[in-house]
Amino acid sequence: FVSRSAARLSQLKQHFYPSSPAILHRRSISFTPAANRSIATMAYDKELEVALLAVQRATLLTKSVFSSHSKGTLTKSDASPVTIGDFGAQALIISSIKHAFPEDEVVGEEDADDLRKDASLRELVWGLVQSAKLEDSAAEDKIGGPIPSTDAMLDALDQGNSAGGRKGRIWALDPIDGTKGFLRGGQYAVCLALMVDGVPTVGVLGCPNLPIDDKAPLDASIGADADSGEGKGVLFSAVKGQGATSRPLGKGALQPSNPISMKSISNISEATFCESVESGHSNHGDQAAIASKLGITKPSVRMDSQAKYASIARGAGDLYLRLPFAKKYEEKIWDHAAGVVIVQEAGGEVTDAWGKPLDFGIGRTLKENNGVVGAPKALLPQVLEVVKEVLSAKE
Ligand SMILES: Nc1ncnc2c1ncn2[C@@H]1O[C@H](COP(=O)(O)OS(=O)(=O)O)[C@@H](OP(=O)(O)O)[C@H]1O
Ligand SMILES: [Mg+2]
Ligand SMILES: [Mg+2]
Ligand SMILES: [Mg+2]
Repeated sequence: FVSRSAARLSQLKQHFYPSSPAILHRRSISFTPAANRSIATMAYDKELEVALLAVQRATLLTKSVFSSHSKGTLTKSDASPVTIGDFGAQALIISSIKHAFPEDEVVGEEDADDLRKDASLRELVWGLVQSAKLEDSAAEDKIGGPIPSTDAMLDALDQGNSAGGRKGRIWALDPIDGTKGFLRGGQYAVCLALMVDGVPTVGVLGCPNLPIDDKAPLDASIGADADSGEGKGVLFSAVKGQGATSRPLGKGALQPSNPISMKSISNISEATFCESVESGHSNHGDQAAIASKLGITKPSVRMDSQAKYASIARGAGDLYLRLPFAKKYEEKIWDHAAGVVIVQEAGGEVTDAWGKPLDFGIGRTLKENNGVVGAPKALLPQVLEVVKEVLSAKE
């Protein structure tokens, strides 16, 4: 039977392409439809679309919380704030992921414990979740439409409980990164990344308070009182091997995207570096010492959240410095995964303060790393040399 089929195939080829062997070879590709399919569809295109729409819908929810009277703020056991915006955004995004990819796991920052205990808080979040809807029904359908009930909302929130790991597909989700920035009207980001075998592979950041214009200069006012008015609101994204993009944050179907890349600076002394607003989250003193050793004279740009990664990826800033205070603080994977793949795909690299690659495959935290440094690929060795000098001098 096999040799008969082979003979029949050869007859067919002869019939359709009797003359040139070159043409025969080229056209024979059409006998392998699987190969053609992989040319037509890019890897992870469904994951990217679902992540973009899910982050867009959740970002709209957070904006609605910001403009409402009460943000339902609670203080968590580590003394950090969480709001009804964080809970609502996490529930919506996990329900979108589980609709499209039911087998995938999620490492999410929040859980439903507080909402299960407090009926009025639960009702507030449920109201938000119900009214967060994309204005395009096809887009809304792709992320599963509305969450059907409060129980489904609580279950979705609790499905962010993956332990993480090095095998398979795991999403890292920070429903509001920079909650303090969110509360004070500064920068914050809705952050989602798909990790495949422990490697951030698809990343999306929703930054409602960053300027749409990739060329807009970064100034000190970016971190404070960045009202979400006209000309603001961006979705950044990247897929490993496919580059990074930005697009305006819309309310329905996805807007067209633009490619982004890091700025090429020839001399490190011209760099602008971005750091946290909160002085408890990174060591402003060490960062100033590093900048000065690099000959940097421009003041740092302080802003909350992964908006810093987005800003260096689009060339508005150049360096991300997050020097640790204490070796014992373990950075959370959801605070970095999306930003890291976006920076890498824009021509940058991110390591820890000692130059070690960030290891996203060992659980919910980057426990084998200490501090974070991001820079254009060509400049990273020079930056790391100075970072190590400053850190070693303290040991
Ligand atoms: N001690 C310490 N060291 C380092 N990082 C910490 C620390 N405490 C908290 N966090 C995490 O910081 C996240 C906020 O992001 P940034 O630090 O980049 O922004 S900023 O400090 O608010 O300016 C913040 O994320 P969200 O909780 O999502 O806002 C925290 O996960
Ligand atoms: Mg938090
Ligand atoms: Mg965070
Ligand atoms: Mg958060």
